[in-house]
Amino acid sequence: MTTVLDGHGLSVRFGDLQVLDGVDFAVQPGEAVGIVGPNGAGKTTMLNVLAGAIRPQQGTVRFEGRDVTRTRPDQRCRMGVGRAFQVPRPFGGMTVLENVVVAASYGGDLKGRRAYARAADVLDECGLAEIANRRAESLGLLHRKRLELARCLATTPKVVLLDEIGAGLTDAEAAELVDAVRHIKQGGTAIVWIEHIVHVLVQVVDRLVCMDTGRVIADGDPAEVLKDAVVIDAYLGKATS
Ligand SMILES: Nc1ncnc2c1ncn2[C@@H]1O[C@H](COP(=O)(O)OP(=O)(O)OP(=O)(O)O)[C@@H](O)[C@H]1O
Repeated sequence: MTTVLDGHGLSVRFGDLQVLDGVDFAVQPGEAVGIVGPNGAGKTTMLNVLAGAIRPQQGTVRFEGRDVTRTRPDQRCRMGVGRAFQVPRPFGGMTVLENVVVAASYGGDLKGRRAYARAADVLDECGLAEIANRRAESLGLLHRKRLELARCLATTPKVVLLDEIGAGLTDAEAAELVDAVRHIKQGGTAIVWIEHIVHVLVQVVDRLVCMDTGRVIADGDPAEVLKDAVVIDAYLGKATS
């Protein structure tokens, strides 16, 4: 089984600030990995490096064994690296369906009817079919988050990178989101999910990674990681869950 996405020796520095310091990370096909850690630990930067939005000063990123360190984010997207952001920014002036068709066309490289068919499937999957013709800017937060997931899934990813998609949701809404992410996992897509709401995260992930000051300080079974004294000291004392 080929590792779907991995980074080796990733280092990123912004000026004097060492944000990633030789990080190794890998996700296997179908695996769901959660990433936690205090503010400023480097979690989003690592996701940016995996997605291609930031090029590391050192280290390599591979997708299905192929070196993509210098591959642009849009090219990685078409290869199968999907991404959903904390703050959804759908195209205003377009419907929910049109937003997802754009993702299927440009991110998923599907043409014409195939893009519409993919979009229709994804809208069903994400519980958005009934509001397919609503303008994206009229949606409430949960529906926006669902649309963000739908746009990501429309690209037919092999791995999805989720950055704090639960932020701002009520407990009931977060539970709905967990169902949606679980559904993605059941479809066989690998997941890398940064989330501060730890009790939400552990409902889905197979493995938990904790980062602090640009390094991985724990990596393993979620229950074990959450009991780790180093993790408690660096992060859980401050967790918002
Ligand atoms: N483009 C940038 N230029 C300069 N500094 C940056 C840049 N991007 C991130 N940083 C800094 O790098 C550090 C790590 O940021 P990053 O967003 O990766 O952390 P994080 O673990 O995702 O934090 P949070 O949980 O708050 O989202 C922070 O100190 C941040 O201010």
